[in-house]
Amino acid sequence: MLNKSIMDGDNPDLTEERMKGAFDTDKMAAVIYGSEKFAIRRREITESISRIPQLADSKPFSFMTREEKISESCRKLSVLSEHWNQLIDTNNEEEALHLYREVLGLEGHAFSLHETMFIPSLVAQANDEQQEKWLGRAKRREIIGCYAQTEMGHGTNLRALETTATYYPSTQEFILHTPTETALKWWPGALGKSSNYAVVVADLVIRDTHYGAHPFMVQLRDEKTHNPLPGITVGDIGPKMAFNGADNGFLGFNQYKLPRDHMLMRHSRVEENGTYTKPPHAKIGYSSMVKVRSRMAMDQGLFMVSALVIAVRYSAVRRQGFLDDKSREVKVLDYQTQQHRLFPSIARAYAFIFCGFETIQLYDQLLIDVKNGDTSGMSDLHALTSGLKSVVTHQTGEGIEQARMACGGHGYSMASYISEIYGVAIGGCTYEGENMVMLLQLARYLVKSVELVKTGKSKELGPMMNYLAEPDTQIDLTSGPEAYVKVFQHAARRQVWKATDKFHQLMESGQSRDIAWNNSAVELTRASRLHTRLYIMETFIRRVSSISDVSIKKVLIDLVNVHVNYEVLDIGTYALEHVSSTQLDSIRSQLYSSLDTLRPNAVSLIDSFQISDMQLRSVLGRRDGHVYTNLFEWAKASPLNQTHVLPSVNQYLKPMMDKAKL
Ligand SMILES: CC/C=C\C/C=C\C/C=C\C/C=C\C/C=C\C/C=C/C(=O)SCCNC(=O)CCNC(=O)[C@H](O)C(C)(C)COP(=O)(O)OP(=O)(O)OC[C@H]1O[C@@H](n2cnc3c(N)ncnc32)[C@H](O)[C@@H]1OP(=O)(O)O
Ligand SMILES: Cc1cc2nc3c(=O)[nH]c(=O)nc-3n(C[C@H](O)[C@H](O)[C@H](O)COP(=O)(O)OP(=O)(O)OC[C@H]3O[C@@H](n4cnc5c(N)ncnc54)[C@H](O)[C@@H]3O)c2cc1C
Repeated sequence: MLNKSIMDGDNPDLTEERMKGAFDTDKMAAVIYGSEKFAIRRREITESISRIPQLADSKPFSFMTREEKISESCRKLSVLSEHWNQLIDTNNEEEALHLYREVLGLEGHAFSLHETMFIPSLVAQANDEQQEKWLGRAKRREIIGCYAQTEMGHGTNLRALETTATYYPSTQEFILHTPTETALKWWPGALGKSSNYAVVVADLVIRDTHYGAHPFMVQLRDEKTHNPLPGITVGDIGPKMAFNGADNGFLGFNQYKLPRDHMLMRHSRVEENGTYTKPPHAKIGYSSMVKVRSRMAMDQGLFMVSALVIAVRYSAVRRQGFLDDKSREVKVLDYQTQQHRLFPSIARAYAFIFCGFETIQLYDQLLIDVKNGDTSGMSDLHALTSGLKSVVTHQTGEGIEQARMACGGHGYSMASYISEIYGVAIGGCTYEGENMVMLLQLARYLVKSVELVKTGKSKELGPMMNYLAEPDTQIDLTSGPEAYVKVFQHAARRQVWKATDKFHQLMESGQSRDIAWNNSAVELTRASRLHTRLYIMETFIRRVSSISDVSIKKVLIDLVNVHVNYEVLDIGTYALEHVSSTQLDSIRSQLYSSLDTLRPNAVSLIDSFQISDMQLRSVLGRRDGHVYTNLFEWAKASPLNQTHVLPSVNQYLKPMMDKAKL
């Protein structure tokens, strides 16, 4: 069987799609998840979870209040704690994240930040002694931690953080203090009610000198009672657009004493007498953010996939209107508009995940290099992940919203669950650095690169930057995907140079550096986007070229064709400098024919992600495809339907109608 999702009793329309798939979905899963070994482990973990009934949702998640969601995820975490070692290799981060996604979904939970930022901060920022003291405890989940950096008044501009950590040599203690309301930590996930420890980022002050943001390990709550410790004000910031299973929190310090060895001292140090040793790279303390940004292409790709699994499966069973055959309505997936709405996003999701694997590996390598004293790769990875997180989160938001609309009215119902996926994913445009701000970080690197070329130092260009020094050449669009890469290179190069020239000219006209930068900022962010989209395209093509299995490679080449045609058309206004409008028309025709080619494999392409019904939490997108029966059952379970007459009817509507009758 090529598509491993085929099951007796499934909706025949979906079974028909699965039979049409021209490749083995297990083999595709191995490509998506980086290795056959991990793809198998994912399935084994999912299977083991399904054998533990206490890990199932106790009722549909969409009908739960926020308090119920938080309580439900804590209940499941306590069940999980009995099974960790038998379910996963606890040292394997990807296995742990898969387990969390399966059991707890995406709405957040008490450990949301523990695995993703708290432990990584200890790994990257704590010295060996400190790791000895805390890392084991954190990994065994004896303590729950979060990452408390953002303040009510400042998130982006870390140099303006107001929370102070003042060192006193006489007591060998830091005093943590929140001097104003705006200095309250605000937003950290799992801070409000769950965590009893936090990595707190505060401005280090020694003898009136401010050394800027540094990380500190801080106990927030009593380990026995879980009550906040004296000097600590902590709580939940209230409901959010989504991600409401998480208790994002606030935190204030009132002259809170912290022993000297609680500053994380792998890279910078404060000696007993107050002597400060600066880190080998000024931004080394920002590593936890780079870590998460390096994961975001993968995680956002998976958010988009979840929405696409729902929309593509639904589109294969939803019949509406007629094409040639007037005896039976067609599957809406057969409409070109539906394919145009969904297939480019499938291509992007694959591309994001392939990029994600690269950046996760780059971060792991950087961690090793930095431990060995080599910080030279930090700027490159910071620039790459800044651009990537911005483009990927934005396009994921677009893709999920298109998936919702592709499901018509039912997409708007919580039964589809797409609005929740959207709400969680779109948070990524803001967290880990607001997108515009991060595009501007990449732009700094791009401008510097152009300056290297201009001053004859092209040899010093970082990875991925050589194209900035190359001359424009004639493009032969019939020469395959590489020709589209050339179009992107031309467009990105032109925009990067144009934005840099504007910036330079404004400075030459007398504007200060900061004002000139601000007056070039829109052009600079455009340059960053084009550069990043070029990287995504190149990575996608490179990954697909490396595949040896013929049937897998064939369908992924079809997907690459959808991608390159769609992307070039999407940047049409930039591409027009290098591609004629006649050529754009021909790219359009190729896009339509590539959508048609991909059509038979659409369901298998999204089934290959092997996202379980439990994780998907969508009534509309379930693997069995029995959409209408499932939808009706779900609606009947609504709390509003547990009684025929609501108390509010007896209390308000009925007396009102009775009165009107008099
Ligand atoms: C998490 C997902 C993983 C798996 C989970 C699975 C499912 C997911 C389900 C749900 C998600 C669950 C949980 C996660 C949810 C949310 C977590 C969110 C956490 C947070 O948001 S933490 C807070 C994040 N905050 C930020 O990102 C703040 C952004 N601001 C900054 O980073 C800095 O202030 C900024 C903008 C970089 C500026 O810094 P600064 O003012 O100090 O520098 P300059 O601009 O002057 O630049 C100077 C120089 O330094 C270079 N540089 C800056 N940063 C770095 C760096 N990190 N590395 C290397 N170099 C850096 C910069 O380029 C300049 O260089 P130049 O002078 O140009 O050479
Ligand atoms: C779901 C979620 C989870 C989060 N989790 C955590 C967490 O666990 N820990 C934590 O510490 N924080 C967390 N945060 C906070 C998050 O990191 C910040 O909100 C984020 O970094 C953006 O900062 P800000 O809110 O200060 O936005 P602002 O910087 O105030 O952004 C407002 C606007 O100003 C613009 N702007 C700001 N500066 C510039 C500039 N220099 N140039 C041009 N435009 C600019 C932005 O582009 C944006 O349009 C979380 C946030 C969310 C939404």
